[in-house]
Amino acid sequence: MIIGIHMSDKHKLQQEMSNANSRYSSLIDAAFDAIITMDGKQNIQFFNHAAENTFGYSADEVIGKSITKLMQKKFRPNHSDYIKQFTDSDIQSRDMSSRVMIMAVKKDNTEFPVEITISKISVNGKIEFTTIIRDLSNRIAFIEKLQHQVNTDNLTGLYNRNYFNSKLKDIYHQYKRFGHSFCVLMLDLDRFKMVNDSYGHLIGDKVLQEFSKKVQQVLREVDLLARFGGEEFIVLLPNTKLEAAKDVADRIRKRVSKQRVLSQNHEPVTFTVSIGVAEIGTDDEKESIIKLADEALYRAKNNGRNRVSD
Ligand SMILES: Nc1nc2c(ncn2[C@@H]2O[C@H](COP(=O)(O)OP(=O)(O)OP(=O)(O)O)[C@@H](O)[C@H]2O)c(=O)[nH]1
Repeated sequence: MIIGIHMSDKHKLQQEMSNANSRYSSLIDAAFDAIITMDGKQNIQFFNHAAENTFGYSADEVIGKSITKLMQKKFRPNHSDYIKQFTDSDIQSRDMSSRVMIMAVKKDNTEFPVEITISKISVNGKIEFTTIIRDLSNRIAFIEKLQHQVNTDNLTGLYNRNYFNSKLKDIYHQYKRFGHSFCVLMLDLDRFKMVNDSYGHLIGDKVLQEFSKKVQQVLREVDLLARFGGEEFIVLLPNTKLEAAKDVADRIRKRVSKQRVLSQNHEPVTFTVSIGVAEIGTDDEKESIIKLADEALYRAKNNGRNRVSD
């Protein structure tokens, strides 16, 4: 009778262990993240389905091989030291990607950003490690897409006012530190309302797009062209003095006046731009350069449009 109870308890225990194992296996198999276990020598012992999908290796190809196979080369030399330090510490688990962006390597050698958590356990007196590796490619691509949307204008593809202001802040900072002068051009298409009224909004949009391309062609790579709003644009010219900025503005003005866009009836639509130029002055706050360029633009408009004024 006593033996009977004992046997049924043992059976129950075995059943519970088997259930726990099944639950554990199904969790690991269904996990979205790569789960890899390693022995004390950093050789892979277990590689779940997500790890196979993420890295492109089958479990058979990597079991018994070093985990460093999955790392970008520059992380390999320090890996042993890192693991030793982690092994000796009191910490049970650690986020390895809290300070630097870690890049992992797939079987086909493509590199991708990951987030890694490592934890240690003692199995039969020996240390083992479990790492959970999350592929961040989609998340980073999504963030980049959002950043792009936040910083750019849909119609022209140019940077927007928001981005311009952040760059102005940077360049103003450099000016204060190193004294490198810079200029701002404020550009406004002339009588643009007439373009819209005569040819329609779509042709107006086409003019804004063509205009943006032509201005961009005149500028250097370091210059920044942004759509400030409506038919108003702004250019940041780093390391530039007033006279040089006026030359750039005049080249833009001439280039734009030669441009044609075809109307819906295939008539050539011409357009011109007025430009105000300002250079940062010793006592200026960063916002005042925009105000100065705006005042110069106002003079260019008042003097008859299609001209540059400082
Ligand atoms: N097609 C189109 N038109 C726009 C857009 N943004 C602003 N506009 C138009 O730009 C015109 C600007 O007109 P105004 O501010 O009166 O200036 P203007 O006719 O260019 O005259 P001046 O600046 O004095 O030379 C308005 O008709 C706006 O509707 C846009 O994204 N697309």
